[in-house]
This record gives sequence, structure tokens and C-alpha cells, in this order.
Amino acid sequence: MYLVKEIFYTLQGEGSHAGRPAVFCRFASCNLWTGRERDRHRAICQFCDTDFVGTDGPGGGRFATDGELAAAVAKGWSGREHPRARRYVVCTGGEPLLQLDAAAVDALHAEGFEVAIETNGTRTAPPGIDWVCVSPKAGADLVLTSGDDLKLVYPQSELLPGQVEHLAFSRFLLQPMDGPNREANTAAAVAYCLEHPQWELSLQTHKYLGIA
Ligand SMILES: C[S@@+](CC[C@H](N)C(=O)[O-])C[C@H]1O[C@@H](n2cnc3c(N)ncnc32)[C@H](O)[C@@H]1O
Ligand SMILES: Nc1nc2[nH]cc(C(=O)O)c2c(=O)[nH]1
Ligand code: SF4
Ligand SMILES: [Mg+2]
Repeated sequence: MYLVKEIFYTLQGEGSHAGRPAVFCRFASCNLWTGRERDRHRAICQFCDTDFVGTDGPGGGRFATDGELAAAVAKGWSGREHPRARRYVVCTGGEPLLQLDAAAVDALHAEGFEVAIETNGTRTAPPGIDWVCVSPKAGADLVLTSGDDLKLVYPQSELLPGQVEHLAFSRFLLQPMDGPNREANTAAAVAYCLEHPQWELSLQTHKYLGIA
């Protein structure tokens, strides 16, 4: 059984694939926060910008098999078919690696999707995922230490860029922490990248555009 909060079609807003049309499959639940506001102050991850509780969002639900999950994702794709544009799904959450397994990845491939994931990196990934973005969190043990994008939400006082910059990722991105200090955090991230050119800026462009 796969529990999914919502499935929606939009542009990837963040990271190396920003601007690419994708189906987002947001899995319910996370291991670093219950998702309840009353628990936020004692969560390991306290800055989360997402509602991932339950299965009641658009396109969400309880999918009994990998095939049903993949069919629901395929239903979410509303782009035209084109030989140069593979269907793209971003598995996120919540924490997708609490649920995404090899069978689900295979089923998504069978529906013609290239499969990406956004994960906090605290769980190992099943084989076959085409693009891996890890966003490490202060206070959470990192087990996924290689991948495509390492996208660090910045600043986190207990997790400095220098602590993860040796890991085996293709790109190192700083994403300003959204919240009451977004403007100051953005300025600080810009300054950090200018001084440390291994790091590049990732903006949450969907929020500036006012799209999902
Ligand atoms: C909601 S998380 C879901 C995936 C996974 N649990 C994770 O943390 O990577 C999706 C992305 O949003 C980022 N994010 C969450 N809250 C944020 C915030 N307040 N400001 C900027 N990025 C944030 C996460 O770090 C992650 O890269
Ligand atoms: N447009 C858009 N892009 C995104 N990239 C990662 C997201 C996420 O919540 O994981 C996200 C999201 O929620 N919306
Ligand atoms: S790990 Fe990801 S989903 Fe979980 S609380 Fe943090 S940002 Fe939100
Ligand atoms: Mg988001």
C-alpha cells in the first residue's frame, strides 16, 4: 500500500531541473516531523514548507499496488507526447523513501516515466531512480551520500555547507530557507555562493511564479 497526499502536474521549481514539466507525487508522512503544527517546535526538521499529512489532496489516495500508483501518476501527466520530451515524475513528500520501492520505480518506468526523487537522505534508495536530489537536515543522520543534486536549505546553524561539500554529488546547491527570514536568507545564500563557487543558488521559482 502506498499512501499519497497529492499528485499534480507543474514545473519543477527547484534545483538543476527547474523549469522542467513534471508530475509531482507527494508521498504522505515523514520521519523528521509528524506534519502537525503543534509538534513543529520539537521536530528534527522544523522549517518544512509542506503539508504532507493524509491522502486527501488532489489526486491523492491509497494505492494498493505499484501498478495502481503508477497509473495514478500517469493520469496526472497532461503534457503532449514528443520524442524529445520523456515523461517526468518527481517523487517527493513527506519523505518518499519511506515508501518508494523498486517495484514502484519499475512500474513508473513501465508507464514511460523518467523517475526523480527529492529526499532528506536518511534512508537508502531502491535501484533504478534516474535522478536523485538529497537535501540533508541538521540533526538527521545522512545515509545517501551520493547522487545528482545536493540541495542544502540555508542557513542551518548546525549543518554548514563545509560539512557536506566533500560528498559525491554532481552539483552543490544552496536553497534559501523560506519563512519569515526568506529575504535575509536569500542574501546570505547569494553571498555564500559568491565566496564559495562550488556552491550554486537554487531558488524556489514556483513560489515567485505563484504556481504549485
Ligand atoms: C518538502 S521536502 C520533501 C522531500 C524530502 N523530505 C526532503 O526534505 O528533501 C522538498 C524540498 O523542499 C525543501 N524545503 C522544505 N522546507 C523548505 C523551506 N522552508 N525553505 C526552503 N526549502 C525547503 C526540502 O529541503 C526539500 O529539498
Ligand atoms: N513546483 C514545485 N517544485 C518543487 N520541487 C520540489 C518540490 C517539493 O515539494 O519537493 C516542489 C514543489 O512543491 N513544487
Ligand atoms: S524532511 Fe522534508 S518533508 Fe520532512 S519535515 Fe523536513 S522538509 Fe518536510
Ligand atoms: Mg515544495
